[in-house]
Amino acid sequence: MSVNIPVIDLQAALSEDAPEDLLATVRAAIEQVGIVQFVNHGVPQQVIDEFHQSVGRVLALPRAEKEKLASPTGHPYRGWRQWPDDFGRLELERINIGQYDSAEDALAAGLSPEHADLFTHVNVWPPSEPGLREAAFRYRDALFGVGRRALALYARVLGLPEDTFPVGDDAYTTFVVNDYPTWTHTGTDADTEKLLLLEHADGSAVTVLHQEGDYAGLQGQRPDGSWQSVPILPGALQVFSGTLLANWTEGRLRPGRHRVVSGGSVTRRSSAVFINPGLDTVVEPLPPFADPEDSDFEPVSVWEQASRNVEEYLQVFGRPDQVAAWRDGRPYVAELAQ
Ligand SMILES: O=C(O)CCC(=O)C(=O)O
Ligand SMILES: [Fe+2]
Repeated sequence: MSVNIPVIDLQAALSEDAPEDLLATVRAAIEQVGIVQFVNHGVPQQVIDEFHQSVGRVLALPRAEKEKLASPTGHPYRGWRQWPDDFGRLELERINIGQYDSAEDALAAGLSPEHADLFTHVNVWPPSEPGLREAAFRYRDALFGVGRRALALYARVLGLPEDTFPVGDDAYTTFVVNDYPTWTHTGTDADTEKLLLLEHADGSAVTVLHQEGDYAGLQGQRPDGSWQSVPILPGALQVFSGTLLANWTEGRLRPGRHRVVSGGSVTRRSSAVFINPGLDTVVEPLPPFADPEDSDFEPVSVWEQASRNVEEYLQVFGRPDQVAAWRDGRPYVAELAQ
């Protein structure tokens, strides 16, 4: 069977009389590619649109205004940030939103003081867009619900109880908006071959993504290594399996490897909610999948992964002035070439 990234009606697939061939299509996709597009997923279009319109107004602000939305402590996963390439050309602009606005909010939500410390790096909300916070959290929560239903479906297509993958109300989530610029610089023969986001698999259990724009810049990798574009279907949500899901299933479910290529003269936006089990969880192969004699998977502590990710990111990608800003706990705004 040729493997594709299928478009699946989530409600139909979760219904009691879901056709076997629909379930088989999901099973093939998650075993071989790790990416599924869902329609009829239950998230009202209005929730999606209100969030995108609001965040779109923020991204359209003058750069001098957006600079004020950089993380006050230089945290790479909070607030507004631009990513230049090695030549100072803008590749990606991001708005990162933490699960809680502050350590106080995290404590109030029941996190331990140690875990709440992650949120001493506060969220930054633009004063000119007072509705963004509520629209963003409503949208994030709706996408989280889709991620949980996708996990229930994945368990079902494997013949297992729907609560097999333990992502509960204590889940740890992160949330990002990616805005990709046009890419019309000379020097590459094909603009569309400029990679704006390098090939990777997410470190989550699952990631729920939404893409806006006119070109299919997102690509998923097939088992033979080739790349397939993920077409933009208005209103659809994409679910990527992450490395934690691969670990839980002892590799039976493949993490969805993906990347983003430029559309040349067209901008593109995506938003992603990364879903992990609770910070107390240690992820290791679950009994239905585990091979205790010979496991290829080391246990992963969600807390260690979450608390190390800034250092690990900066070690690989950090620019010297960015690392310095983080060490000093002050905002970082990347220099762009003129
Ligand atoms: O922009 C996209 O479609 C993908 C974004 C992504 O892979 C990520 O933020 O991890
Ligand atoms: Fe990703």
